Amino acid sequence: MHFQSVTFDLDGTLLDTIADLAEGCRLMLEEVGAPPRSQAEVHSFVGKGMAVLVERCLTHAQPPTADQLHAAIESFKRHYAVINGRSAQIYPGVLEGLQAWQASGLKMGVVTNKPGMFTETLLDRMGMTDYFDVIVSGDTTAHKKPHPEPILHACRILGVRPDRNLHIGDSKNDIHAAHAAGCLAYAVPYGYNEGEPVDSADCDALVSDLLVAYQQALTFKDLKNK
Ligand SMILES: O=C(O)COP(=O)(O)O
Repeated sequence: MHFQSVTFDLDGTLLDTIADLAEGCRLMLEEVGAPPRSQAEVHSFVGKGMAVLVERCLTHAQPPTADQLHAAIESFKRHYAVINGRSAQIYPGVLEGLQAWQASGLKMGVVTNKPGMFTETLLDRMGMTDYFDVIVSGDTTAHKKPHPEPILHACRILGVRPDRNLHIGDSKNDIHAAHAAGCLAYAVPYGYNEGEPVDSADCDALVSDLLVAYQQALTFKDLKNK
């Protein structure tokens, strides 16, 4: 196979975490005395990390002040640390896909905008940590996706050239980060995309699940290097 490694987005690609995120937001908003948000609203707010999620929850006519935002982030962290993983579900095809990638000898990583304090606990609680050779969280590098730095950091740790890494995610944050890093990008249609669904024109392949992604990657031919 052309690829030597594959990196995965976490929320919305490997795991359906929306119920826990929405519950963390609900408890945070209640604690700081702000109006509630529906799960559908929280769904559209996920993608650029915890601070942006909290800020979007608090923003109505005006954004929160720096002090309000700080207090809300601290509240979210406290509540979500308890809830994280409680209702999370592994999407269909994920375990089958991970097993197929693993059996073919590829290195595997997670590149997520979720803070590290939540990523590792979540993967542990879901029994998935051992699949991955590297985990890059939203606070591992200075920049988050859609900046290429987190994916490039994963490639460096894996010892793989970016053009031999395939990144798979659910949003334009993933696709833009992957392409800016020089990787190929496949997208799944089922996750969280900030209200901007990805289509096949945005990415190198739109795949219904991670097992289909594996099958698609087997057929990939790098025409540039022929
Ligand atoms: O924390 C987020 O906003 C999204 O995390 P993700 O990069 O795993 O989708």
